[in-house]
This record gives sequence, structure tokens and C-alpha cells, in this order.
Amino acid sequence: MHTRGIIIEGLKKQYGSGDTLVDALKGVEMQVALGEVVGLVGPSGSGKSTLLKCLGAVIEPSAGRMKLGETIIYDGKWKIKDLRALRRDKIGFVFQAPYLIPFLDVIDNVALLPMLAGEGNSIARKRAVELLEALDVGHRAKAMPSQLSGGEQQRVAIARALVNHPPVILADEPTAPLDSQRALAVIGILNDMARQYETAIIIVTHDEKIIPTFKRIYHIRDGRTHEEAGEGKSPRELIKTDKA
Ligand SMILES: Nc1ncnc2c1ncn2[C@@H]1O[C@H](COP(=O)(O)OP(=O)(O)OP(=O)(O)O)[C@@H](O)[C@H]1O
Repeated sequence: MHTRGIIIEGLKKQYGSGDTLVDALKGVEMQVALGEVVGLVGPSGSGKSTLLKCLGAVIEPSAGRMKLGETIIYDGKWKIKDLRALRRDKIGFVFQAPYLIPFLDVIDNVALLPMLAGEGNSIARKRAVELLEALDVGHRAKAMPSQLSGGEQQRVAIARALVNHPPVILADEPTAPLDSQRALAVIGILNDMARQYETAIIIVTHDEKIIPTFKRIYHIRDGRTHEEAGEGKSPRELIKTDKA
């Protein structure tokens, strides 16, 4: 397996202690190559959000190892001092709700992150526009988020997740509010972006419409993962079949 992507070994996470102890992750093994999109599926309470939060450095694991390429992120403790910079530069998040900033227009919603990372305003905006165009929402660049459809808002949220070209994208139910055509279109875009920008993408989902698109799926149950080959169908072919 590619050693440049995400490598998770024996990852554990416990919440609480004593009588209230919860073993949320019990030794997760996972590898995702750069340029690859994998699905993460499992029943409610199986540990999906906990795993994404550990990977996103939002919460601290209890044991195990997480690596990004050759860089060890966590090995029994955090190995990176500046976790905010790690989240800002290396990880893009896409959520079920787009969480756009309501008082900024579409361009600035996307350009804000590179600006925060120290990029000049005009270069940040240029990058935002390029991505918005690639995601087919360039024509809405001057609109406010409330003026967009749900599918357009989600594409803007994807542009925001990609704008700093992070090696990792973590998506938590990104298609849940979308109908089948739009859900498949969003997955098509994430697949294209993974290839184009060499991004490792993990998609947590319950969405039956998109599960056939994954080439590899990690099932998580009771805090442990097992890997399975998926059908790897092309989202665009599925859109056509759906229309027929
Ligand atoms: N902050 C917390 N404190 C204590 N226990 C927690 C906390 N967050 C999650 N848990 C527990 O950890 C286990 C895994 O939860 P997690 O949210 O990761 O599951 P999930 O697979 O994302 O579920 P869902 O699909 O319902 O969102 C559950 O038993 C949950 O109750």
C-alpha cells in the first residue's frame, strides 16, 4: 500500500472513566492512499464520528498511531505541536450541512481559509474562483449563501474544503440532504478532486445511493473496522441509469 496517504494503526479512543467509561474505538486499522476515496459505514454508535474527529485532530485518541505519509501525527500522544495549523493546512472537512458563513459572499467563504493561512486577498480570491468554476458554481460566486440551492451550497462547501489543497478530506454524511442525482454528482466531484489534487478522502455515509461508487469500504462495528471491496461504479454512469 501507498505510504503517502493516511495510515491508522491500532487506534483506540475511550471516553470517560470508571463507571462511565466508553470504549468507542478498540483498535482501528485503516489505510487510504492519496488520490483515493473510501467509504466508512457502520451502525449508529459504532464510532464513525469518533474516528473522524481523531483523524481531524479535533479530539485526542487514547492509544495507537496515525500517520500522514511519513509524518507521525499521533503515537500514544500528539507528535505535532501546532494542531490548528495541521487542521488548517492538511485537512479539509465537509459536513452534512454546508455551514457557510451567512454574511460573506460565496467567493469569500472559500477565500477565507487561504487568507487566514497568510495568502494575499487577490490570490486567495483567484484560487476560490478557479475552484468554484471547477465545481460548476462559478456563476454564483458573487451570491450570498442564502441565495443558493442546497446542492450549490454543498459544492461551495467542497470548494472551501479543497482550497488549501489539503492531502486529506474528511466528509461526514456529505450527501444526506441531497436527492439521488445531486448526491451522485457530489461524489463524482469528490472522486475527480481526489484524483486531480492527490487527496485522500474518507466519506462517512449511510447513503445507499452512493455506496456502490466506492472501490473500498471500511465497515466499523463496535469500535473495530474491517475492509471490503466495493463495487466501484462510476457516479456518472449511475446518474445516467437513474435518469433512464
Ligand atoms: N463525548 C462523548 N462522551 C462519552 N461517550 C461518547 C462521546 N461521544 C461519543 N460517545 C460514545 O462513543 C460511541 C461511538 O460514538 P460515535 O459518535 O463515534 O458513533 P457514530 O458511529 O458516529 O454514530 P452516529 O451514526 O449515530 O453518529 C457511542 O457509544 C457514543 O455514545
